[in-house]
Amino acid sequence: MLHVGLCIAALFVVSITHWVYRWRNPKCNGKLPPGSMGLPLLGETLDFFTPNQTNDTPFIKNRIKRYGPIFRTSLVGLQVIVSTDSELSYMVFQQEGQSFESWYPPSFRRIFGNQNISSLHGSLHKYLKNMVLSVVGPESLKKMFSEVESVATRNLEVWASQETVELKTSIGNMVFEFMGKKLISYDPEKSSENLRDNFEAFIRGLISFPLEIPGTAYYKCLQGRKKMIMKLKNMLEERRAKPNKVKNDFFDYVLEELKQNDTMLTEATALDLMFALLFANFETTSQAITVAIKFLTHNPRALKELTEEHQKILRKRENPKAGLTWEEYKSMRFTFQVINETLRLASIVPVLFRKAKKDIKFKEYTIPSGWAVMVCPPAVHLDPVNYKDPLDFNPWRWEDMDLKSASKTFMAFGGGQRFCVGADFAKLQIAIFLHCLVTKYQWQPIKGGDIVRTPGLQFPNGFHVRIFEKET
Ligand code: HEM
Repeated sequence: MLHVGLCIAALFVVSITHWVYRWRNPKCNGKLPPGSMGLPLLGETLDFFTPNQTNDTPFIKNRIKRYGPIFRTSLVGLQVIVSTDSELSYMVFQQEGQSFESWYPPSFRRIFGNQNISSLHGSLHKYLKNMVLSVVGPESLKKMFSEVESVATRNLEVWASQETVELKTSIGNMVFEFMGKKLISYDPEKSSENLRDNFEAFIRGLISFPLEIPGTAYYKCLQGRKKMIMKLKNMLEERRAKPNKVKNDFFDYVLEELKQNDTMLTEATALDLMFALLFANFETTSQAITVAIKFLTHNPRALKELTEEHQKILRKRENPKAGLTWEEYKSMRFTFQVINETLRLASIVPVLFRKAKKDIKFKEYTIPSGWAVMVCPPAVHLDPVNYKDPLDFNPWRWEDMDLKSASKTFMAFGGGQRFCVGADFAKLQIAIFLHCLVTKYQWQPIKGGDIVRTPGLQFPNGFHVRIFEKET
């Protein structure tokens, strides 16, 4: 009996040892990039999510030092190849649908839904992209131009009448209100609940340890999604029962599309898309504007040159009270340099995921089929080989550089087929807001403004400023 017990115990120890060995040394038909798979199951997850206050995340920086720009790790139970190499990252984007495909961990998919645009491929992905372009494509941008300006003007007037304003929240409300109006004719003043509250913990929860326990950011995120999808579903039902006479928002467009016999759209896909768009604009654009103001606060020379560019636009106008024109917008060269530099340094989207569809050889390494690939734009943006003194905010570095939105060394909006479909809309909102701000107002930081990364960018204590009108 004792022998049997000893045999079982020995077998157990051997199996566990073998399993741990396999965990640490995954199979690969070639040379796996160097790195550590960390502790069994947990991998290096805790280290990855440790908050830090620097722009260049220590998790990534330390591993680049140890292993080089391409390494392996394990995060939330996944086998991951991390790419901080600009060539490999660019190749991953360009090979979308061939060697790699857009793929996000199950914890992301639970938040964004199984039908979210990033998880769909082929013709359905193309179809959804075109739907989004109907809202934020070049033609729509020209039409919504003056609306963006009047929303910014109105909000700044209110903030200037207040003692202090917390920028991240206030800018978030402004951006959410605008997108909510476009998509679902949402008016926070007429609505019984604030829909934006459902996105409260999103940036914290989305890139956090996916523990579904009350109190965690991930749990709050899931609750926010549930409430938001329910609300969108009810609103869609109400609109179906009582259609608008004149079609004027995305809901109308979706309902028309759902009526077509040959449509690829389903209600679930439409709801996931609306949810993603409300989030995409609200979180990213408001972060970008807030960080831009923070960088400008600490860079008086950049603020001066930006202000001069916008004052020049006003001086050139026949009617100084007329709104911005498309030509004026396109002429804002230094403003676009400020935007690129802000997005480079802040890297608002810190990681992008893909899956290897087959074994892929890159340099001396093999990325095994089925592994996740995590592209890290901040590592590319903060590599001194790509940008001199990369931690400095220096909009002038873009003077002789191409300001196009994607390249091997600039991937704030991703690249390839999955390049951010809202990039031009985001830039337009940032540029118009900066125009309204610097031509009429000054600001003084009061408290907060500290940035923490988990690795998503956050302002844990907000960014409180006093805004006041310039003396003329
Ligand atoms: C500063 C603001 C923004 C930043 C930094 C940003 C960043 C990104 C990045 C990096 C991606 C690529 C994701 C990937 O490759 O997996 C992406 C995709 C996307 N973005 Fe943005 N974004 C911004 C604003 C917006 C806005 C305003 C919208 C909506 C109107 C939007 C809608 C989308 C959509 C729908 C996708 C998915 C594209 C696809 O899978 O084909 N984004 N964004």
